[in-house]
Amino acid sequence: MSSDQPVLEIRNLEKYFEGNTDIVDVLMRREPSQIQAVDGVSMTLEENESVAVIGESGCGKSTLLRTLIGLHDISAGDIVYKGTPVSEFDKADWKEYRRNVQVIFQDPFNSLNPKMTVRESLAEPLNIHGIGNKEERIRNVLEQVELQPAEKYLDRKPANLSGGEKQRVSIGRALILDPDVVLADEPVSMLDVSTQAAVLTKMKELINDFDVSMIYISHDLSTVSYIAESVKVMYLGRFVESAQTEAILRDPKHPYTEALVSAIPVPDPTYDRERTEMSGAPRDPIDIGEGCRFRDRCPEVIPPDDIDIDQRAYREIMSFREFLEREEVDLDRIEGIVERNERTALVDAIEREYFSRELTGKNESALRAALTSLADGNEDLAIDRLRERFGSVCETTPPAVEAEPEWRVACHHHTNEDHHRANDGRTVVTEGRTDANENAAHAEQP
Ligand SMILES: Nc1ncnc2c1ncn2[C@@H]1O[C@H](COP(=O)(O)OP(=O)(O)OP(=O)(O)O)[C@@H](O)[C@H]1O
Repeated sequence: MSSDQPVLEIRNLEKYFEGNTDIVDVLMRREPSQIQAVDGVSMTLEENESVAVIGESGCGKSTLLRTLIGLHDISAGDIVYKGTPVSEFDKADWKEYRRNVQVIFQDPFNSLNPKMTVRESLAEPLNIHGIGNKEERIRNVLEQVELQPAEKYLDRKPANLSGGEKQRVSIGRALILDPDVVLADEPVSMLDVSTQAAVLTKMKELINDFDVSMIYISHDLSTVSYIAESVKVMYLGRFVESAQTEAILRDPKHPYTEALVSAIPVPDPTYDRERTEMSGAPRDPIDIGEGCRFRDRCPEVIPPDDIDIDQRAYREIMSFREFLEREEVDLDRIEGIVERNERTALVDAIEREYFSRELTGKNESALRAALTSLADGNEDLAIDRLRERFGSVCETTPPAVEAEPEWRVACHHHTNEDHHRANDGRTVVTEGRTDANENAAHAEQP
């Protein structure tokens, strides 16, 4: 391996699962839906670098990790270890890779075999890889994870260790083979808060001492400053922002990152921080289509330039159109509750059912025209009418967050300039289409 080569490179990685197929799908010969768990993720991990991947439950973090260690087949893209793509690995390469890429799992209560003593747990990876000098290595690693004196712990089983001690044994187990890379999957989320900081600080110290690179996976942005120099924020299978840790915590750019940062508890109860609210929960990563993944929860979704509309009202319209596109508007039920059997009453009922914000002028008449088409049974025309007036640039694919270590934001709010200065003078790179109107026009194309 040449010294300028990253230890690990993830290139446009995709991991899709096949969704459930029901009998109707089979009869209609519909293709099974695809769960886009990881959808075009790229990053590089340099020697001795620590990168955090942060996101809510379901964003694809564990799938990314499981794909990295070969537990899932790759759907597309590749993982390159010290210059060799894993797609070209033979059996011996996999064994070598598994020795050098170690995982620390979330749950120290389950990741250690309850029947094995600490000595046996630490000896197991050495046995698998035929490495000698076991007792000395085991004692050294116990000292390094601060389980001292070693005699006190060597013959204990997990039941006789605290949560923090168990996780220290798991960390020791990962490090005892002198790996190049450690993948840490929520390593402290099951420990009590008082133990978390100590374990993370120790982990950081160890990865420096052992010259290890690390991908630290967590839902908790508040823990990353202990451990990672840079952060990638993941949402529905994609990275949406990527930057240095202290920069992203101080001045997040993507509305999703802003919401995560504003949710970090502040120790001072008198400090009233402005909160960025996200609505709802992430959707399932199925048939997501083009466009920003966060658009249905984003508090800053971008309306066309020429319309004046309240943000919440605008989002209701976007969501309604997406319901229509996914055939999730139950018109039969609404027809059932309409008292008078006439079109205007049905349009009123749909509006009452799906819209809480009042519209005025052309916005109101465009919505009513679309709902009238829907009441007439012409769903496609309703969708077209909504799209024509209310189509958003956020429905086109935002710029990709790529592998390079600069500050990158996948958001159309950051596409107006190719490069601009962050508050601290760093360069923020926001590549992609640069003209919001051009994007809006593009959004309206069939
Ligand atoms: N084996 C599988 N088969 C089908 N779908 C899956 C499978 N594994 C994960 N998924 C789906 O892929 C998406 C990403 O899941 P994943 O577990 O990777 O997210 P996560 O961010 O790690 O969440 P958590 O922190 O809750 O584990 C989810 O929608 C999940 O339901």
